[in-house]
This record gives sequence, C-alpha cells and structure tokens, in this order.
Amino acid sequence: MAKVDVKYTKLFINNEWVDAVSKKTFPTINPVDETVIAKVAEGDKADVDLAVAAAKKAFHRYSEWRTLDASQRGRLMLKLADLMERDVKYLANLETLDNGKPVKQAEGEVLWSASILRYYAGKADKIFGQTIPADGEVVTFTLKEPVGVCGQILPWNYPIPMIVWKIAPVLAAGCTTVVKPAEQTPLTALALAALIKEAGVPAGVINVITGYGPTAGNALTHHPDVDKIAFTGSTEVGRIIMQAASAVNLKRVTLELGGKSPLVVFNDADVEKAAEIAHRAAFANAGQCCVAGTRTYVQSGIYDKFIAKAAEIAKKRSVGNPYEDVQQGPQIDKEQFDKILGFIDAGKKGGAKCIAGGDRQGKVGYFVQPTVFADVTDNMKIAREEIFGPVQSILKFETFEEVVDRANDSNYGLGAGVVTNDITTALAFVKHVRAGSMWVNTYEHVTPQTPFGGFKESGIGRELGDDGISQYLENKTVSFSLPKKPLL
Ligand SMILES: NC(=O)c1ccc[n+]([C@@H]2O[C@H](COP(=O)([O-])OP(=O)(O)OC[C@H]3O[C@@H](n4cnc5c(N)ncnc54)[C@H](O)[C@@H]3O)[C@@H](O)[C@H]2O)c1
Ligand SMILES: O=CC(=O)C[C@H](O)[C@H](O)CO
Repeated sequence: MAKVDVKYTKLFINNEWVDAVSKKTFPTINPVDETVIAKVAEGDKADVDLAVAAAKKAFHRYSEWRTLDASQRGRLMLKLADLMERDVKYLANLETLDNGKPVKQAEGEVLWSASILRYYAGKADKIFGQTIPADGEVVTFTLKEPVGVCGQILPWNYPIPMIVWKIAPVLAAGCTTVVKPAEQTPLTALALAALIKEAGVPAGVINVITGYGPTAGNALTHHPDVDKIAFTGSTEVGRIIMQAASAVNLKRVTLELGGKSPLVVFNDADVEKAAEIAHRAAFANAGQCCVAGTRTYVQSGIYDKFIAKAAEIAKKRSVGNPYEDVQQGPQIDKEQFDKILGFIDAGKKGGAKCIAGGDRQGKVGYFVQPTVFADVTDNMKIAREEIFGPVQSILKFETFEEVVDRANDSNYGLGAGVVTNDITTALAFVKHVRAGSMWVNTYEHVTPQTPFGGFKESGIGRELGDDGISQYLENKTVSFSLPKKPLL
C-alpha cells in the first residue's frame, strides 16, 4: 500500500483550519482493509452556522470577492487547476486511500477535474446579459448575477470530480459556498481546500464542513442564509433535500441523483465491441456510478453470443489492491458492500442466471467479484433498483418498439446507450428514450463541455457545460425610462 500523509482533518472555515465546536471527530475507513485511516472533525449545525456566516460575509456587495474583476476570478481558478496538477500524485493517492478506486483512475480524475476548472475559468468574464427592445419608452437590459450563498453536498463515488463540478461554477459565477463532502470520503475535499487557499481564493468564499448528512447536511439545507443547494447522491436523500430547501426560504435546488440506465445492443452490432462497451458501462468505478449502464438489453439474434462474451470479459476483470495495476478496487464501505451482496442474492433467488462472479472477493476489505446475470426480466429487483456495485443485468428483447418502451419503464432517466450501425435506429433511439445523457456506440462520454443531469427521478438541473453555470446565476431585468420624443 502506498504511504500517503493525511495532512488535513479539521474543518475549513474562512480559510482557517478549525476543530468542530463540539470537538467531536469521526473515523474515515480504508475500504481495502477496513482500518481507520484518520479521525476527521465532525461538523454539525454550530459549525455550519459559522461557515455560512463566513460565506455570507464573503458575499457582501463590498467584499474582496464581490469587488474582484470577473477575469481575476478566472485567473484564480486557473491557478487552482495548476496546483491540482502539481499535486496530482498526492491527491490521487489520498483519494485511493479514502475511496478505494485504482490510483491510476484517481490520477485521471484529478486531471479531468483540473480541465473542468479551466473550462469554467474561461467563462468567468463571459457571463453576458442581453439588451431587450422592450415595448414602451424604456431602455431595457438584463444582468446575470451570482445566485448567492450556496450549500453543496457531495457523494463518495467521485470525491474530487464531484467537489470540482460544484465549486467551479460557484467561482466562475462569483458565488460563495459551504461544501459538505460525503462522510465516507472527506480527505481529498480537505486537501483541495488547502489548494484553494494557496491559489489565493479570498477567505469565506469556499468553506468545507466534514460530517454526516442528518446533522451537518441537514443544517445546510435548512439554513435561512443559504440561497441555493446543489446535491449529488441518492434519489431518496434528494427528496429530503428538496423538502428542506422549500421549507425555509425556497432555496434554488439542483439534484444529480440515481439511475438505472439502459444500454441497448441491436443485432447488427459487432458482438465483441458491444460487449466491451456494455462492460465498461456497467463496471466503471466498481459500478459506483450514477449513470452506470446496469440494464443491458440485447436483441435476440445475438443474445447467446453476447452473454458468453460478457461473462468472459467479467471473469478477466482484475480486482485487487487499488495501488497496483488493477481495474477494480473495493466498494466504498460495509453498508454498500452488504447491499450489493444482497442484490446478488436476490438476483439468484429471483431466477436470473449468474454467469460470472456472484460473491465477495477475498476475506478482508469490501471487494466484490464482477458479477453478470443473464435471463433477467424487467420485474426483477436487479433490473429495477440502483445497485451501485459491479453487477450487470442482461435482458433479451425482440423489437425496437419493445425495447424503447422497456428502457423507458423506469422512474429514472439519467443516461442511456445504444450500440448499432444503423443510423436511423440510433437516431430514433436517441429521440424516444427519456434520459439526460445519451451515448451511441460509446458510453459515459462526459467532458467539461457536456451538460449532465437527469430526467424524472434522476435529478433536477444540469452540471457541466453552459447549463452548469446557469444554475448559479439569477437573471435581473432592468428598464430605464427614456421617452421616445427628444427632451433635450
Ligand atoms: N447519484 C450518485 O452519484 C450517487 C452517489 C452516491 C450514492 N448514490 C446512491 O445512493 C445510495 C446510498 O449512498 P449514500 O448513502 O452514500 O448516498 P446518500 O445520498 O445517502 O449521501 C450522499 C450525500 O448526502 C448526504 N446526506 C445524507 N442524508 C442527508 C440529509 N438528510 N440531509 C442532507 N444531506 C444528507 C451524505 O452525508 C452525503 O454527503 C447508493 O447506494 C447509490 O444507490 C448515488
Ligand atoms: O455521481 C455522479 C456520477 O457518477 C457521474 C460521474 O461523475 C461521471 O459520469 C464521470 O464519468
């Protein structure tokens, strides 16, 4: 195991490292060997109040942050991106220690996150309003203004990308924020806070409160001085957050939630290529991905060949120590580990055919064998519910219309993929399947430029791309009286 120093374990408020008011701490666990990595400050309402007060002060109309030129905000973001690249090895090793993802993957995610910062840095001084030829004797224009103080609540599956998806538009738009990382993965958020300070971001602009959802998270979503909440996580908690946001001051809300995304393979597809695409779609990040393609629909003409290939690929998938050259590390924690094994058990008992994996891997750590089920039917638990683990459910279909109806038969609508060489089939699929991201002959191609978010219970709003910054802006329409007849 790589040795990586845990340098930051306190709360980050007003660019200072502080203990929780309660002095309480909580353990963060290494998913590889179930040992305690470190004790981290456990923030709760008292700490959230201090952080929100700092963010509110930093958002005052005459604060250093609010009087900074937009282009200077962009330059600070570029500096932060440079610092992330300078410390890529440290950040990646720390991420792997806390999350368990392969370190090579973590390095790629640090660099990808830096590119997202650069994308939004370029937008900071390009946020434009409009002039409007309004009726009447007026001159009218719009101003795009920062939405205000934000509360941003993160999941554990992509800790560094998820914090950057949240803070990049905040910085570009000129907002301020209090970030609450997932209790399973607090460490890289705190390491990033140190870089935010080093980059020169003024005090109070970005604050990080580590702690639990029902305490620290709940305090944030109910805080009257928080103008907007951004959340990524389960649909179940998304509902709670939406209720909280409406209860106090009608906070703006963006939610990136769960999914049970379909990947559909037609008879004309190359079976080997399709099976590889489907494998990556289902098993990326050990299946801990909101947009994982976990329902693999395969047309009957190639079904038998496809399932044989899918099983072959899954059995070859390397699982082990994430600091070595493996494709998959452990699941995030015991709760998720047990939940996934429960789904696997349900799949077997429900009549699906387990053709690869189907059990834990090893005796220590939260490792799960890459598991493939064939002969899955739509009503099975493993076809309807988000598993968030390395489990692929393969279902057979006959016709285009049938599979579109079945793909749409879900409360989710985050992503969908199709593998076919027929452009009409691809375009018709893209048009008729209800999901926020669609991929043709690829899957989960997500870049700084591509808006990401869900239909239905997969979320509200979009992150990344132009859409991503619009969620952090308010539109102000201004009209000046100007008689049409000459007054002068
Ligand atoms: N869409 C995604 O990217 C995503 C990410 C993580 C988990 N999930 C889904 O959620 C399931 C459970 O995972 P989880 O428990 O880590 O996710 P979760 O939704 O419970 O937690 C996500 C974040 O929300 C916070 N939170 C929890 N309860 C809260 C509350 N009442 N108020 C405010 N914040 C609160 C948590 O502290 C964490 O930071 C997973 O099995 C998976 O199906 C989805
Ligand atoms: O929780 C959000 C996600 O899982 C989305 C991923 O961050 C994205 O798809 C990375 O490729």
